[in-house]
Amino acid sequence: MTNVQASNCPLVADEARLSNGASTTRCKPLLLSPILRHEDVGVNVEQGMRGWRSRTNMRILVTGGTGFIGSHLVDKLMEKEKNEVIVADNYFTGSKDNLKKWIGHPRFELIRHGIQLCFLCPVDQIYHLACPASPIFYKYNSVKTIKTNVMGTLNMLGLAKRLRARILFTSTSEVYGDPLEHPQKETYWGNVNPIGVRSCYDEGKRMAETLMFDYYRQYGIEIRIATIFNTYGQRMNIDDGRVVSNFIAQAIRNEPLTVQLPGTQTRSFCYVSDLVDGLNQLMEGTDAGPINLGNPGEFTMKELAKAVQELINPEVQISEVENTLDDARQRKPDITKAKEVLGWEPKVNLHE
Ligand SMILES: NC(=O)c1ccc[n+]([C@@H]2O[C@H](COP(=O)([O-])OP(=O)(O)OC[C@H]3O[C@@H](n4cnc5c(N)ncnc54)[C@H](O)[C@@H]3O)[C@@H](O)[C@H]2O)c1
Ligand SMILES: O=c1ccn([C@@H]2O[C@H](COP(=O)(O)OP(=O)(O)O[C@H]3OC[C@@H](O)[C@H](O)[C@H]3O)[C@@H](O)[C@H]2O)c(=O)[nH]1
Repeated sequence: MTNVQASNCPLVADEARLSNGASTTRCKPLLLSPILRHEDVGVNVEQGMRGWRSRTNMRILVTGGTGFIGSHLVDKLMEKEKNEVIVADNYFTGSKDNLKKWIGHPRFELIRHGIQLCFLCPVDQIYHLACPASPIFYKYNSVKTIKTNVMGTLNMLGLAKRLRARILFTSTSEVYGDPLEHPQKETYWGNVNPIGVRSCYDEGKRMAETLMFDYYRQYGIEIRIATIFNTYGQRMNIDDGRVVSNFIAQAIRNEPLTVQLPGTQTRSFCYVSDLVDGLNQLMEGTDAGPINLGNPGEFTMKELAKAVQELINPEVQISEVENTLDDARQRKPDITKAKEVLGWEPKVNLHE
């Protein structure tokens, strides 16, 4: 068997093509394919892989890394000199601007890629975040949202299986649906409408969780699942549609704060720096999850509107508007498991 030549090895060739924001990788079914044996293609893949594995750096893929949470996660990962970070994103709700300080950095690469399509790139860890998160954006093209959640997660799990990489999936409190248990523990299976307008997202995420656990049971892939509750902070799109950014943008523009009826529905809001710490601790820990990551402070939407009014614009009006279908009436994480298993709890409260 001949040794692998850098230019002949699909992995290395793919890697060489990556440049900042410039190229898209294509699937190379050749490598590690169960049908073709390595000898058949004259490549000593194991030796090539050993060379790659002998690096001291940790190579980390972040899907959805130009988005709100993803870009803060990239900032945190880039702080560590041993980390190389690769972001794959189709820019649907994300923006290169969120990562502009890293573009051109020798340890950073940005690739325009929709993860519902096959993706191959040598990495040690995968933070799989890609998916529009705001209801108005995930409902906009619901079929694409399902493809992103299901096919995208399958593609990322396939990559993790080939490379024996650890993979973390960002699930959501929406998997609990309109919860009949309050606060929500990880053991709660949820109350979800499987055919509703939000199903592309909540059922998509539930299917992705199923895939994660099947790959874990069947192939021994190292998985991590974070159940994220409503998160807010810098770099949310001003027109993102989620409630915190909506109210703040409305208060600044002196437009009425649009409380959707009945206004007594509750949410628990986590600041993004806390959330990103939790994701990182989950990835580096030993528990597969799912683990709730959120701030247990619970507020009605009327209370949130009043807080924004007091803090930003005491003159602004608060108006009541129609709600959308299947809006959960209450949401609050039980974070006992995160405290016990990760030693994690949020530090920033909503008023701060
Ligand atoms: N922010 C929250 O409150 C919250 C709560 C629960 C779960 N989550 C999950 O966390 C993750 C990040 O959320 P966010 O708030 O940063 O959302 P976001 O919309 O700001 O970011 C999502 C990113 O994924 C990218 N993306 C979407 N579809 C893609 C595709 N097919 N291929 C490649 N990239 C794609 C977008 O362009 C964007 O950069 C999502 O998976 C979301 O479901 C977020
Ligand atoms: O202008 C608005 C927007 C929203 N709302 C209300 O605020 C609450 C929160 O709505 P958001 O759109 O911010 O978020 P949701 O809780 O519906 O979904 C969120 O939760 C979990 C994550 O996975 C999703 O990514 C995230 O969007 C809802 O009860 C909604 O009715 C308003 O009262 N006014």
